[in-house]
Amino acid sequence: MVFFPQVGTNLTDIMAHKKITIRELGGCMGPIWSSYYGNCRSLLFMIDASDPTRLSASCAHLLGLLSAPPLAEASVLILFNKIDLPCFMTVEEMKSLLRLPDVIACAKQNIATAEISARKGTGLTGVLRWLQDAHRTGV
Ligand SMILES: Nc1nc2c(ncn2[C@@H]2O[C@H](COP(=O)(O)OP(=O)(O)OP(=O)(O)O)[C@@H](O)[C@H]2O)c(=O)[nH]1
Repeated sequence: MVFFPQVGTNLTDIMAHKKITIRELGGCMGPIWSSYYGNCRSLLFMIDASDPTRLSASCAHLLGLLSAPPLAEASVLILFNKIDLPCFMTVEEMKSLLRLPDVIACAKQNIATAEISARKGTGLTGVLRWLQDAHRTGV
């Protein structure tokens, strides 16, 4: 089966104590992500954990986001998605390849990580809890 990368942007409102609007931006839209940095309070950065061949592209995107001044105050959650699928590399190995401990230590933002399966729902309760915490204060 062939999948085409997401083009366009989806807005979804969720209720997590208060209304939080989530904007989904596809990976191939990287060149225009910066148009949406204003108003961004938290960042969910999704990595396809079933396809480590895309890790270096993900790493470049992530470093670009973390160094963007409008996102300096954002809370960041890095999601390793599709953990229900078999993969030749473990998530720990991917974190190591990404030098994630160093990235987290050097970043201005608070960064957490989670392993999820959007398809099976694994780990999504934790993501919701993280969103609630990230949006607990302020408007
Ligand atoms: N097995 C499995 N499939 C998933 C999961 N999440 C998404 N998919 C499927 O993967 C396919 C492609 O989805 P994504 O990789 O999210 O595609 P996309 O949003 O276009 O990706 P980008 O453009 O890179 O952002 C779809 O058929 C999804 O249903 C998951 O956790 N497990």
